[in-house]
Formats: sequence, C-alpha cells, structure tokens
Amino acid sequence: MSDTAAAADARTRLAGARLYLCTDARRRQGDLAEFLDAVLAGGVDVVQLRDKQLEAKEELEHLEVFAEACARHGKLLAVNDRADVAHAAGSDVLHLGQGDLPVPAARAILGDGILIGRSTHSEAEAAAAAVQDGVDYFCTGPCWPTPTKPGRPAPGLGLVRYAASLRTGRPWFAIGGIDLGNLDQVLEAGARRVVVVRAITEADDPGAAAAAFAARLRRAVEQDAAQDTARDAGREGTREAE
Ligand SMILES: Cc1ncc(COP(=O)(O)OP(=O)(O)O)c(N)n1
Ligand SMILES: Cc1ncsc1CCOP(=O)(O)O
Ligand SMILES: [Mg+2]
Repeated sequence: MSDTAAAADARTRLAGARLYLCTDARRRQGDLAEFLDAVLAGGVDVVQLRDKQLEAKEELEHLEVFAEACARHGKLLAVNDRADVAHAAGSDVLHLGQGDLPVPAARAILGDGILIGRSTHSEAEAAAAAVQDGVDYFCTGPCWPTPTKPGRPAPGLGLVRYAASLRTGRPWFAIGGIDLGNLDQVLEAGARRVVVVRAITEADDPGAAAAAFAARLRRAVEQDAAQDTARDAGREGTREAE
C-alpha cells in the first residue's frame, strides 16, 4: 500500500474510532503485549505510547511491541510528540500538543502518509484545530484536573460543549480525568469519542474496563442514530401530511 493509501485507510478507521488509550510501557502486572492484547480486544481503537521518560531508542523498542499488537487487532498506533520516532516506528498517528512541533513543520518532515492529532485547551484552539490544514483529529481538555498531566488547568466540560457546538466533521475526543463513573457527563456534554489513561491503565482488569468504555460509547452512538432516524421519519410524515 502506498503511504497515501495507508493514510486514507487509517483516516477511515479513525472516523470509526471511539476509544483512545494513552499509556506508558511500564506495567504493574503482566507483560506489555498481554496488556495491549487485552485492551485492544476490549475495544480500544487507538493506542498511543506516551512516556516522557523514554529516550528515542527505548521508545522505538517499545513501539515494536505496540505496533505488533495494533497490527494483530487492526487498530491504530499513535506516537506522542516526536515526528522522527513516529516515522521510524511506521506509526499511523502523531499526536502534537500546543507546545510541540507546529503541524506544518511535522507535515514537512512526515508528508501526508500519517495522521496528525492536536491537543486543544480553549475555544480558540478547538475552533482552529477543527479547520486547520493537516490536522486529522483534535482533543479537548482536560475535562477534570488530572495527575497524569500535572499543572494543566482544566477548561472542563464547557469546552466539550463548545467542541460539540462546532458540529465539525473532523473527529474530536474529550480527554482528562475521564472514568467510567463520569463518562455519562462527558457524553451529555456532547463528546462521542474519549481519550483515557488511568481509567484503563490502573484498572484491576484493563480489558474489562476498555470493554465497558467501548460499550457505553457504542450505545451513545446507536442512540444518536435512532434519534436521527426518528427525526427524519417525523419530517417525512409532516411532508406527506402537507
Ligand atoms: C490523544 C492525546 N490527546 C492529548 C494529549 C496531550 O498532548 P500534550 O498537550 O502535548 O501533552 P503531552 O501528552 O505531550 O504531555 C496526548 N498526548 N494525546
Ligand atoms: C495527556 C493529557 N492531556 C490532557 S489531560 C491528559 C491526561 C489524561 O489522563 P487521565 O485519563 O489519567 O486523566
Ligand atoms: Mg505533547
């Protein structure tokens, strides 16, 4: 497959993605491949290796395990921050924050053969990411303050509501402090895609946690579709009565 065809395929899979996991490569129990197989089988659609302590060489070594697991399950692999590592690892996705490499610079290095995601923390950043060339998806958050990103103020669910109001066709995810106990609040605010770290990596049964997230997200999407169908049928009925 050419780079462009691979990116088009990855973009299609991203459009259907609901659950995005960021994780380091350290495990409390079991080994990394076993953990990745469990969460991917559970319903994680995108896995990002996010570990600020790794040197590039170590990161690449861990990414081999991530890439094999993603390939086994047909899911997307993401690299955080580093365009060189993303390229060397053959990653599907590079995720860039506001302080990371600017998107055009990453595109100049990587070309079009990879998806690029962007973090946003304000309405202006979300509105820009929803239309900016070269961005394939964006994230809004943190929804709640989180020890996983210390010192990052939380714009909260207001930013999720704002992102939903943009009605962009570009995929976007809510992030930060999301767990199974507050997921409904995130869905009520309008998100249909979420990124989580601790809610899966620190779960007693990460595969079961992933499955519970995936099931709740799927239900929300199915409810949307049912509402759309009912609304369309209502419109049709009104037209026939006219
Ligand atoms: C999917 C996803 N969303 C947001 C982030 C955060 O990126 P950034 O703001 O650059 O912070 P760091 O993760 O680099 O500390 C992410 N990594 N992934
Ligand atoms: C990387 C990042 N960027 C904004 S919040 C966050 C971490 C989210 O982690 P958790 O799901 O454990 O709160
Ligand atoms: Mg970053």
